[in-house]
Amino acid sequence: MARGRKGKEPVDLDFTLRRVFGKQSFRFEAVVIEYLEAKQSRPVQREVISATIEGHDVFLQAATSFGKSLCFQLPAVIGSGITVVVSPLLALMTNQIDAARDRGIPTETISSSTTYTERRRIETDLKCGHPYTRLIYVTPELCATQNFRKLLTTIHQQGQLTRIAIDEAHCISEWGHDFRPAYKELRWFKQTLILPSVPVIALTATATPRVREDIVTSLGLDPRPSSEGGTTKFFSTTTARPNLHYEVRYFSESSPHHSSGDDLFPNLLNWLNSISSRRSTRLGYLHQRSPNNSTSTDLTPISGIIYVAFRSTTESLSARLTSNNITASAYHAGLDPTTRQTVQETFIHPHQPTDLQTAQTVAGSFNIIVATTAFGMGIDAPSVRFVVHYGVPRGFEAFVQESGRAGRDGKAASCVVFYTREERDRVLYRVSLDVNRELNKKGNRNNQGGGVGKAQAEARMESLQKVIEYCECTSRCRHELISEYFAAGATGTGGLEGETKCDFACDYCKEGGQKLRKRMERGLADEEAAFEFSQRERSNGWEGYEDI
Ligand SMILES: Nc1ncnc2c1ncn2[C@@H]1O[C@H](COP(=O)(O)OP(=O)(O)OP(=O)(O)O)[C@@H](O)[C@H]1O
Repeated sequence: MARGRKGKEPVDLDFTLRRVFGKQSFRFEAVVIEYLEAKQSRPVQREVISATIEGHDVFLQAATSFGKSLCFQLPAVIGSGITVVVSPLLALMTNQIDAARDRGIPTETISSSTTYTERRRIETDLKCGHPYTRLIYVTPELCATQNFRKLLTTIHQQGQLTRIAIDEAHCISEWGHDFRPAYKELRWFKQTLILPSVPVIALTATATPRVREDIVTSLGLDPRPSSEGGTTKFFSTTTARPNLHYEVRYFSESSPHHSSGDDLFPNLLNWLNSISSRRSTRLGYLHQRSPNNSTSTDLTPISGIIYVAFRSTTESLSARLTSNNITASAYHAGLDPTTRQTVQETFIHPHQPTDLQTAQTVAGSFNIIVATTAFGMGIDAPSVRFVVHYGVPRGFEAFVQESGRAGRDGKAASCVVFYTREERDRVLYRVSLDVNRELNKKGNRNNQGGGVGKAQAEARMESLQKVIEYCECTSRCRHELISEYFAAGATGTGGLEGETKCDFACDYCKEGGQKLRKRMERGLADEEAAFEFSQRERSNGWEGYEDI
């Protein structure tokens, strides 16, 4: 039993978990390291929730789909008062708000699309002294406005501001330095909402040691571990997802032995067809064995996300898939909000055949979204069976976040990168353009102005280099490479550690290093051919990244 913030009342967390959230037990993490403390094995979700309810500042780093939202949503329904959730994207908020409301938790949001009347209604409730609202979702930009700060100060003075949750906290470091400076102002909470201090919980799946330090500093949290008298409770679990199968497929756009030339589409189509026929065979077998019985997932189309670099590619690739009888929709930030919402909804809740025979007729059918990086973070679609990066991801954190959309139901799912050295060179070029632009900004030249932009730009390039290393590595388990990235080089605020369990769940562990290396050598262009190809292509002009 956890004790409530003000006191004494023990709280039955299991009861609330079952009654409000319909879950049987808390997620157990076998290997947990609290910053700079001993390795332990324990139900980390419950511990985070207890620490939160007790009023500690908390930093939680846990794998994608671990169940981090529960760590502030469950405390929000226990006791009284308001939890402010700072979230980076409207799509992500909508998803969580719908889920919370479905569970009967009074949840609101104030955003650019909130009408004046609606906003008045919400604000009146928030500052009434005994608010009905338990969760309010907002962007960092709203938190930086005088009006909202004034509102929070009033709620705080009334003793009703229970905690602040910073979801996807890595965005503080990723975006706060350049195009979303409001992220850097979140320190206001710890500086201003004092006596008593309002507890903050920061949550992320993907933070390197540098990013962790950045988050802690930016939010004004105590960086010291509890063993040194620190007041922040740090929890980190392994970032590994054992049910995800990681694989890299190698192709060449310049070598003559590839009949498809620079068009990877036939390879993608072959790969999708092979998944589809495996599913059909399995459904046929199930139907033979027991005609009236099958699990619901067997009956749904195969859901997958294909990530591409450009908005135009989302349109062209989804059109090509559709013309090959594969259901696919494009998603990017340039679509109007209603279309984006419809595409997202249809993807998360696809049409589901009700019996096995109908399912067999659509057996192996697909429910695919072809998206830029605008789609993904926080999307909780349970049965995504694959995530394909159709081209080189532009950063390692993005790769892990995006791959993390797969297999959220805990069942096996594939995360595949379609990799060519020619595309590697294009991505390197685009990111270097961004980096140079950053370096040439006033204040960043000669490392003046603190050099924050410079450090960020360099971190972006390092992150891309890590993606390339990951893709071209034929001698290490891919789960291990991912875990290592987020654990590497632990510094001041501590590190992350976790045993990576890969049960043949990556191409290296499944095929063995020798076979994988041969496959890579057969597939990729050699460096010389790739270089010449890139030179030729570049002379025709390469485009930089457009907005996501
Ligand atoms: N104790 C639990 N038992 C069963 N399911 C759970 C439990 N906790 C959370 N879940 C479910 O796990 C899924 C993922 O949770 P959530 O969206 O909070 O993940 P997350 O850690 O925020 O992931 P990401 O960083 O990828 O957004 C949700 O469908 C949620 O309902």
